[in-house]
Amino acid sequence: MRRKKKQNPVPPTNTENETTEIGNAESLKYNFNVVRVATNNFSNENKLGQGGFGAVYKGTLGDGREIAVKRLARDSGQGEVEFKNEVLLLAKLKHRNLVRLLGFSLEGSERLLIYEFLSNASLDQFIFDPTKRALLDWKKRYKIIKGVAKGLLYLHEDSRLMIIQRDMKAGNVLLDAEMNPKIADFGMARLFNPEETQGEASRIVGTYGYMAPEYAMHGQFSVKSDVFSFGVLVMEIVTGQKNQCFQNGESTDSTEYLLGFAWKSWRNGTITDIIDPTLKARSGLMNDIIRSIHIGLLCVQEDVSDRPTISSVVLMLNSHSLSLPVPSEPAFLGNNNTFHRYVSSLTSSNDSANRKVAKPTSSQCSKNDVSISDIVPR
Ligand SMILES: Nc1ncnc2c1ncn2[C@@H]1O[C@H](COP(=O)(O)OP(=O)(O)OP(=O)(O)O)[C@@H](O)[C@H]1O
Repeated sequence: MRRKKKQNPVPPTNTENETTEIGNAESLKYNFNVVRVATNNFSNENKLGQGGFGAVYKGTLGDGREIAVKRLARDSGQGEVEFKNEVLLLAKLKHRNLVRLLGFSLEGSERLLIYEFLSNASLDQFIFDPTKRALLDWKKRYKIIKGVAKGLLYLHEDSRLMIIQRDMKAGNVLLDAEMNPKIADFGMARLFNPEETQGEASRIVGTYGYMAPEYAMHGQFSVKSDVFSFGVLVMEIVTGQKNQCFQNGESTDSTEYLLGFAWKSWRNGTITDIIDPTLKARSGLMNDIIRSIHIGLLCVQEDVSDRPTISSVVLMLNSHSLSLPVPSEPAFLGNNNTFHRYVSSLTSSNDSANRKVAKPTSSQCSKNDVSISDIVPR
């Protein structure tokens, strides 16, 4: 039960503020044993998957409510009070396109994060699956694109804090029973890298194929690096292909990645070639689909200042009468193999173990890496 706020005739001192915050954090605390029972003792049958921060389990509480429990694998190095306060901050972020953080649980060195459970799992399990992909017609995919854009808009501009997601990808878009999209894994930087300075990552943690060049190569993250990743996501939703695994069918050595192929097709007037064939049947929607590719291409432009803000993206998606600028070349294109130099630099650098960015081989796509988000006070 939530505690009532104390009525204070005089403004509270800092200490009183902190006490109230900690008191509120306590209201988000789940009894560890309750969670253990809910997840059937963290059984394999209840395991939904393994992410970079630990395993995720499905749980059912005594009253029948379903939850997803992230069992943090690593010690974040944070004290208990700090951890609770961060959870409290994140739990205050509420938007229909964000996965709701319900609370936490602590027991010795065990730290659990409790989330709302989303029955349709993650978007990657649909769009990259040859059979399940057909379940997502254009109407559903467009709803997902618009929903993710709105969720990011809330994180970037409308919430009390400015939050940079830093690992926007199909695996971090979860779907509810009605296929409404919800962004997952935002705010993890606050829990794991609290010492990090604004805009400069102390550890580059993201997912190969989605990271903007300035973030991947120089650790610079911003709302525009999230916009870049969003652009990659849009391309993947429209084509049903992974950026990092895409081959244009000509050669296994091809350095042509989805973004490059999309941009060249755009320039050559053959853009319909890249659209997922299961979407092409209803050609009446072609204008919408092409407009989405256009917006995606604007998001992945190499020059950070050319990329739109997410609020412009939301406008573009909602207003079809709005004319769109011509996109310039996307990042990682060109004949000097920037893309490969960037991947090599990540895998050969001294702290590559911390970067968790894997170079894929032709037979194996990169593993999903740790998701990390960053929060900057407004
Ligand atoms: N709230 C949730 N409801 C339902 N399923 C979830 C929920 N959160 C996570 N999952 C599922 O649990 C699995 C692991 O999720 P998690 O976010 O930890 O890892 P990931 O996205 O695979 O990797 P990363 O750590 O790089 O983000 C995924 O398959 C995801 O679909």
